[in-house]
Amino acid sequence: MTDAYDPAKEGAQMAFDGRMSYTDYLSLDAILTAQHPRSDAHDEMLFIIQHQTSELWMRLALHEIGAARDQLEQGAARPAFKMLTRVARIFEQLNSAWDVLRTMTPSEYTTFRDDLGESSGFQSWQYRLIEYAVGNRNAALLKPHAHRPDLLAALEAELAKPSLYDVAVGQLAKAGFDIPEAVLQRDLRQPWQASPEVETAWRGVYADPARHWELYELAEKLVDFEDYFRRWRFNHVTTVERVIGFKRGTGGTAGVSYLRRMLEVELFPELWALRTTL
Ligand code: HEM
Ligand SMILES: N[C@@H](CC(=O)c1ccccc1NC=O)C(=O)O
Repeated sequence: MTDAYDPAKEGAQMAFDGRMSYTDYLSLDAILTAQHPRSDAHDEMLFIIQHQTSELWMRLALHEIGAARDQLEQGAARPAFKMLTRVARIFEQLNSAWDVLRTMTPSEYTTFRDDLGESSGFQSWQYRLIEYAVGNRNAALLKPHAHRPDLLAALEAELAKPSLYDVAVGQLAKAGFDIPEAVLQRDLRQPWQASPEVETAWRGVYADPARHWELYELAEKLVDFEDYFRRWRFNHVTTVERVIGFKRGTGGTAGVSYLRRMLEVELFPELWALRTTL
């Protein structure tokens, strides 16, 4: 019989008195003691961890989207592209995560749904920040955060900044495409209004990719991101229908029908529209 392998013999650190350990560096004491089920239902742990991990990935997505926007604004397109690729991969990860939640049946969810009270993903401020940061702006959706002035301030601050799409369209203008002042000086709190001139400009990019390679790549990064984001919305609404049918949501919306309306949102409408006319 061979002896059990001892990594200490290869120099693996085994004593952590006073030194930073894995648990310290990752603040695991905070993260792994933050699951507080309100019921005895077995599946509530799945529900909590599914949401907490989603929020962690959203935290990273916000970090990347914010940095990508800054880089793009400064003309550093390549670093921005790398970050946007990562954001799309994060959404791919979030899309796969639905497979875990889908193992929960309606019978299992009803054992603890009442314990959720009026809490709902509708109140996810990070989700709303992502929507606002990329360009889906609707100030009415600030309301569920009115009870948390700190979060409301973060969301208001985001609405005051140009969105990722505003910055992208700004790049079109910088490259010499004719973008109306009304678009460049728009009220940033308002939803984006599809503009024929912006569509014409993007069409110009797609008509001659070699000449406008960076803008062409930017456009495809944005479309790629929206593609994954749409899949997230679709996975969500399908999971919701599978688990609660057409019941009203705990957040007070009609539920599936509200989420279906959200499937119609287009983040970058001109980029989709040009495909028909190219
Ligand atoms: C069984 C699982 C789930 C059910 C039954 C469910 C149900 C719902 C419903 C009915 C809504 C509409 C708002 C309301 O009235 O409550 C909603 C919104 C939302 N949910 Fe979920 N959800 C589930 C899982 C998740 C997960 C895993 C996430 C990930 C964080 C999530 C994030 C959101 C977000 C961000 C919204 C707001 C969407 C928007 O305003 O466009 N949900 N959910
Ligand atoms: N809106 C859901 C509840 C819900 O899904 C939820 C509740 C608390 C924390 C996160 C949630 N997830 C997504 O909306 C429902 O109506 O059953």
